[in-house]
Amino acid sequence: MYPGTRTPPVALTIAGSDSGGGAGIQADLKAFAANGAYGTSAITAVTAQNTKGVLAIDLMSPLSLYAQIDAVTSDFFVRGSKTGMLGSIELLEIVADFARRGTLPKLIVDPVMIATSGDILSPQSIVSGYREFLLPYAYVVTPNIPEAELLSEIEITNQSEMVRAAQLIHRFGPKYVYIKGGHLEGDESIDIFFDGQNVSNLRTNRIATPNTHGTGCTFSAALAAQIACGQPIDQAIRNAKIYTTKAIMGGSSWALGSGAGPLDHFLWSHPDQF
Ligand SMILES: Nc1ncnc2c1ncn2[C@@H]1O[C@H](COP(=O)(O)OP(=O)(O)OP(=O)(O)O)[C@@H](O)[C@H]1O
Ligand SMILES: Cc1ncc(COP(=O)(O)O)c(N)n1
Repeated sequence: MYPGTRTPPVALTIAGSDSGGGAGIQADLKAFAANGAYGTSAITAVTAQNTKGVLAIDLMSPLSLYAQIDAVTSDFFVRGSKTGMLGSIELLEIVADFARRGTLPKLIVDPVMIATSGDILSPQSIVSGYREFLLPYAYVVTPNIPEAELLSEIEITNQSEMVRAAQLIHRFGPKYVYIKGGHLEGDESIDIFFDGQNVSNLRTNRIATPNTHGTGCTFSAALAAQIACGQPIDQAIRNAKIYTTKAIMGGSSWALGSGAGPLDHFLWSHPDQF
């Protein structure tokens, strides 16, 4: 948690709005705050969404996205940044342009393509855009299993295939690859971290709950905030994984909406641990 007396570090999220508040910009800003960073945002798309699915998507114009990122980065000292839903190759290229110019430090790329509900958030053609334009400037790329399959072009059914995919994705240029294992089956939820040489895994017991809407957004935002706060990468990934697990646990018995509910971002269910 941020100690409170000094100016907080600034984090920026470039992502879509989720009207249900569980994923996207809304999850990111909550995770930033809970992890001690002052949150700023650039909105790529406005989605009409709830716990059951995505009902409508309205993409922002490239000019609007450019102006939002420019407004934030020309005034604030951004210490950590992340991307979520980008929605189109045109919007991805705007972000890549800022990244290429070094304006998005320690950029976490969460290559959001399909929502938990199965709804498509970015066309599949965006995969080549990630590979070619954005991953070369990523500090960490954080795909889930289906996204890692698309980026690596291999099928992933177990941990050794996760490692192989991480190695293949690393070739596109990110400094680190973190594959989230929430979509694999088993008693544990195991993520893989590849630093270009060594592989480590981060494991927690799998929490039995339907409320997993926004887990990936929450993890990548927590990671961006941890990095903005100055944590070295090894500590930042551990803190983000622990925070996300607590947030899933906290929201596991909540009944917000009738579908996949959101997480307990401020750990209200664990007052003693926060
Ligand atoms: N049921 C669960 N119990 C414990 N940890 C989980 C569970 N589901 C996901 N996680 C963890 O949450 C993080 C996000 O993983 P996940 O694979 O769900 O990402 P994602 O698919 O991008 O999320 P999203 O639901 O936002 O699309 C990872 O650290 C993963 O291990
Ligand atoms: C705007 C936006 N961004 C990201 C997600 C992914 O989150 P999830 O896979 O949990 O639905 C989403 N549903 N909506």
